[in-house]
Amino acid sequence: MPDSALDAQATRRARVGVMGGTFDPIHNGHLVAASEVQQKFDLDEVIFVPTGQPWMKPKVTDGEHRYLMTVIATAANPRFTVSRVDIDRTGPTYTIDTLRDLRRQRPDADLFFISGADAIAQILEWKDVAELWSLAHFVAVSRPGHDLAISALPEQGVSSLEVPALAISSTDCRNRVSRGFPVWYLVPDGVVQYISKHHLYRSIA
Ligand SMILES: Nc1ncnc2c1ncn2[C@@H]1O[C@H](COP(=O)(O)OP(=O)(O)OP(=O)(O)O)[C@@H](O)[C@H]1O
Ligand SMILES: O=C(O)c1ccc[n+]([C@@H]2O[C@H](COP(=O)([O-])O)[C@@H](O)[C@H]2O)c1
Repeated sequence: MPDSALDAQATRRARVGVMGGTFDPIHNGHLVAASEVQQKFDLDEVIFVPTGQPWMKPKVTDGEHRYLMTVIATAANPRFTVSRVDIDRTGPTYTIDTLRDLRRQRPDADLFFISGADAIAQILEWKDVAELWSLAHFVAVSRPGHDLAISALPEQGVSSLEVPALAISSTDCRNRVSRGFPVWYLVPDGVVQYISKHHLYRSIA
């Protein structure tokens, strides 16, 4: 390799994706979205960050279960990792805190926060939204049933990306389990087995 190419490699800042979610449970829609953004934005790593207490969702499964399902689902991909920053912080989970914590841990990285069309539509209601744009670049991915509208958001701070359409939601997965329907191929195999082993979602609607 020529010296100039080696220099460029040495000075390139790490590019790190952040995929925040409740992951109750993690499903293949999350994984495909993260994989597409990783490839299109040339990310070195995508950190999955299960929420602690998501303030916009009334009742969620214990964080340790959601964390472990996320670890199982991402284990095979060498570029995917999982962070406990939100699970371990007390109080409601805000992305401003997630990004501040990750910035402290990765001061030399550029962060790309990955968000589905439904989540990005609500972003103006998020805590300290004005400061969010300075901590990460936001990537809004398409999601069946949701308009990917980013026109009201700062042009520099947000990109949009069409990803293969997977009409899967965690709500639908939970409902299927509670009614005795399979979730094979909607979630990774290990997550199907984890749900069964720990009797998750048996009685919730
Ligand atoms: N099928 C999908 N395609 C693209 N993005 C998705 C998909 N499902 C979820 N996302 C995005 O992944 C992130 C985390 O989603 P979350 O964990 O809330 O899953 P969910 O399926 O929306 O859950 P629930 O049905 O419980 O609301 C959000 O930004 C969401 O928009
Ligand atoms: O910061 C906020 O106020 C805020 C409000 C709602 C959602 N979020 C984040 O958006 C991501 C997706 O959230 P959810 O609830 O759709 O799983 C997750 O990382 C949340 O912490 C963040």
